[in-house]
Amino acid sequence: MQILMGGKPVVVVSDAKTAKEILKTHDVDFASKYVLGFGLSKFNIYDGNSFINSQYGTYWRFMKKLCRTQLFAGPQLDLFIHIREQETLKLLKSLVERSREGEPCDLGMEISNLANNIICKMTLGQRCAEDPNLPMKIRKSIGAIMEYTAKLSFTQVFGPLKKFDLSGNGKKLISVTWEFDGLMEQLFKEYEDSRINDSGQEENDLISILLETYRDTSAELKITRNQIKTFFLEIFLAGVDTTAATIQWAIAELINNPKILKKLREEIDSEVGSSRLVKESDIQNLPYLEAIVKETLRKHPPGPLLRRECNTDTKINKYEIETGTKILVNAYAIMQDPNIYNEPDKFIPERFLVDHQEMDFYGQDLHFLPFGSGRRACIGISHALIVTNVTIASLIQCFDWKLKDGDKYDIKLTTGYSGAMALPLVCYPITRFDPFKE
Ligand code: HEM
Repeated sequence: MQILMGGKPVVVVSDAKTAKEILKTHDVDFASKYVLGFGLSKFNIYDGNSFINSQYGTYWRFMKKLCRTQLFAGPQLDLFIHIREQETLKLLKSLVERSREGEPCDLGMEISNLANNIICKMTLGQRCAEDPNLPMKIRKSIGAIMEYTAKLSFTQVFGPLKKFDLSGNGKKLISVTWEFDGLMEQLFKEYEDSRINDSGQEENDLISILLETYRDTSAELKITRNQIKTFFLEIFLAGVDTTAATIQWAIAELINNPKILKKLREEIDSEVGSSRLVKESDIQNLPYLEAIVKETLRKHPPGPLLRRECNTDTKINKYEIETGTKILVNAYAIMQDPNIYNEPDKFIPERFLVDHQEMDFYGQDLHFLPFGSGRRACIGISHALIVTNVTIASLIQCFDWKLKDGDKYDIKLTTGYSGAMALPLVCYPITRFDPFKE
């Protein structure tokens, strides 16, 4: 199918067979990104520095290798286990208190803070310990950038008048991005000063690795300060709300499906027992939890559209595809295909234990691709899965959940293409296992 977006033709792929041609067989020919710009670039002070939106070339390959071998490699993620544990305990503690006081909580907000704090501490390490308000400062700053980008994208579809920025959102976007830039420069300076003072403490956070790479005169590629700032921004944009949304949808579906919740709790109780909190090393022994996470991502993928641009003339299914052709792979439609998934609109985790056991999270089978597939697939899969699994397991192990309004969560989506929840997930936590009790 072909549609027009911003006046330009875009090919939309909604079947797994053609998706396989693009994301697997001809992966390298389609490894560039189709950028949904709507003319936003003149309001983007970091224009041309993106990793997520970069074309398939030297910069993307360099950063992808850095992500795979260092930034998001298994040993590096292992170093952050204490951060994930601390943040999970902080969330549970606040929920136990809420339960004691009989107060409801906006669970979505709590989970977003958890996802944000973890990524913030992984990226900025020591600086977060020195300034406990830093994660919230960063979240607010990035939130403002997201808000004006969304407002601007909306007004940009109105045609020629867009260049006058009548709404003023373009100017505001530039201003909030400069504020973010100032925050970044201050952090870079603190890092550089601490290097000069040499506190003797080895830094292993992600910003240190990036700044070391920036200084490394023998590196294969000289990355710039603006590329680091943009990468940092994009890690938050790509990693926080996606992870938080997956956890929220899973909890909402479990509240709406008490039999599934009960079965998961039985699995956790039988594997972990009733005297300690579930931990990361338990996850590999919780197959029903894994099936629930898969079913959540199938039904509510936070990245429903995969963007690609053809970077060489090629042929797919007998059709000639020209260089520069823009493609959207509709992962959502593929994961709703009734020929593959029986009753696709229902939440049935068992399907991943019986019919689709072989489907992994890495997009090998093109019928299940919540993290995309091929070269441009998500770089944060391992991190996202650890946080998602442990958080869902501990929320179900420690609490019963009662919605503030009604017995069932109303599964409505916001407008736009992110598949986010329209209504806040407000509920009462009722403690069943208190991990802080002596
Ligand atoms: C449940 C959580 C997440 C989901 C469902 C998700 C999903 C996705 C999807 C669908 C894509 C596009 C893949 C493609 O086009 O083939 C993507 C790309 C990306 N994701 Fe994630 N993501 C999640 C978490 C994260 C996290 C935690 C991080 C980093 C900390 C991250 C960083 C990225 C980056 C940098 C890209 C761009 C990769 C590239 O262009 O080469 N994501 N993600």
